[in-house]
Amino acid sequence: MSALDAARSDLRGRLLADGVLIDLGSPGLYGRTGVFERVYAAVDAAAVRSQADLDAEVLRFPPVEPLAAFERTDYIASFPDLAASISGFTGDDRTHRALLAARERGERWETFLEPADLMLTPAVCHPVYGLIGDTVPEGGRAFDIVGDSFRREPSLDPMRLQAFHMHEFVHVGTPESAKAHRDGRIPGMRALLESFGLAIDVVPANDPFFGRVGQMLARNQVEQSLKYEFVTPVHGPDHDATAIASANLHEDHFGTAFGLRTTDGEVAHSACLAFGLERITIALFAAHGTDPDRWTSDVRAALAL
Ligand SMILES: Nc1ncnc2c1ncn2[C@@H]1O[C@H](COP(=O)(O)OP(=O)(O)OP(=O)(O)O)[C@@H](O)[C@H]1O
Ligand SMILES: [Zn+2]
Repeated sequence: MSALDAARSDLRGRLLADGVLIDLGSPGLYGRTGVFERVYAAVDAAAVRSQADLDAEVLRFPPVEPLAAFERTDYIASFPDLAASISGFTGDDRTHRALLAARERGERWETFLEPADLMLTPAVCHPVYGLIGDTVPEGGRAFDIVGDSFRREPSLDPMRLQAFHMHEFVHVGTPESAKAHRDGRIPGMRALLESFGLAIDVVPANDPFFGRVGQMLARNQVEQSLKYEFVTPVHGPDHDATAIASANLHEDHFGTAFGLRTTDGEVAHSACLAFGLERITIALFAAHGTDPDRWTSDVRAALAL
């Protein structure tokens, strides 16, 4: 086992042993206990307070999205390995009997299910772009969106979950207003995370685009400084720090895909600030221990705990 894997396994072991998380028997899927929820709720509330001046429109969506909406984001072109779809049983009695016989033989029975035209939502802002209409008003629109994200990346690193939540503050507007949303809020996000007693670096980053073409997209994203991550050394100073939040400029990606225009007829641009709620919560347990009552008064005050 590499030193990094040992550090991951050590943190996971501590969170399970101290009753913060519950192992559900599949990598990256956990039950959560009261102490986890207490910190998680405090993190989310602090994130919301920090963006209150945005006066963002609050929207909430289910954890699944219609296939047609998913298609427009082009997610499957860039992240086929992370995507996941819902299937359901549509067969008759005979097919059901065949399914049960396969199950009896210890074979996979999910192959008897059919795609249900539903995808698990990988990024919580996806459903919003289809709801905006053709034209974004002067000044743009801001949205406050929190919800479930699913990414098929099983791991024993407790920072890498398959089902998690991000709280996003999205802006859709002109190229200038989208960039201002992203850049203008980075210092405040950093200060908030530092007020939690976490060591934070803000670094240019790329998404994990799939395949050879993906490597080019990733390079382009870094070179053009489209994505910044707020990273913290959760597994110790010897290992790469982990992203607990991000600030992304999508430029015209969603504007083009969803046909969004500004009042002057240009393609709208968008930007997202994303707080990774489980990751921030777990980074707090890693940095300060698993008993929040023993955290310093500064940290508890910043979280209103
Ligand atoms: N596997 C995971 N487990 C737990 N948290 C995660 C995982 N993947 C991402 N996150 C958290 O969600 C945050 C946002 O994810 P990411 O930067 O990929 O945003 P995004 O949704 O792709 O961005 P955008 O909405 O701008 O397209 C990350 O900074 C991280 O904190
Ligand atoms: Zn987003």
